[in-house]
Amino acid sequence: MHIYFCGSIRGGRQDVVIYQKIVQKLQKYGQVLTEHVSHCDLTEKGEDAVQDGDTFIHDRDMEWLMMSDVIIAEVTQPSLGVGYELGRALDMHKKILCLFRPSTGKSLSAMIRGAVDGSLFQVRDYQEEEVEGVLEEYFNGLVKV
Ligand SMILES: O=c1[nH]c(=O)n([C@H]2C[C@H](O)[C@@H](COP(=O)(O)O)O2)cc1CO
Repeated sequence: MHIYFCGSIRGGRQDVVIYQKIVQKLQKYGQVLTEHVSHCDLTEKGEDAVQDGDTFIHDRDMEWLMMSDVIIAEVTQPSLGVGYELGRALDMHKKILCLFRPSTGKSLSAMIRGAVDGSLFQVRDYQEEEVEGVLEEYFNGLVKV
C-alpha cells in the first residue's frame, strides 16, 4: 500500500514529534512516500536543497499523491500546502483521514471539517496519546471495505 502523509512544513514545524509518531505507525501498513515530512532536521524553510526547488517539490508530490492508496494528514498546525494537497486528493477521489487535536485550542478550518462526506473524507479529533489506536482503527476498517 502506498501512503501519503501530509504535515505542515513552511506552515510551522511545532508538531514534528507527532508527525514522527504517525509515520512510524504508518510504516507498519505500507510505504510512506512523504516520509521526509516527519524528519526533525527538516526546517520550516522546506527542502531548499532540492534541485529545481519548488516546482520539483510540487510536481513530485502530485505524482506521489496520484500513486497513493490513502492520504493521512495531521491538520492541527495550519498549512497552505496541506490544504492544497487535501483539495487535490479529494478531486482524485482518494481515501483521506485528517487528524486534529482540539486540546490545542485551535479551530479546524471549515474547508476541511466541512468536507467530511461520511466515507472517503474523514476527520478524526484525537489526543496525542491516542494516535496509534486511531490509526489502527482506521486501517483495520479499510481492510474490511
Ligand atoms: O519542502 C517541502 N516539501 C514538501 O513535500 N511539501 C509538501 C508536503 C507537506 O505535506 C506539505 C507542507 O506544506 P507547507 O510547506 O505549505 O506547510 O507540502 C512542502 C514543502 C515546503 O512548502
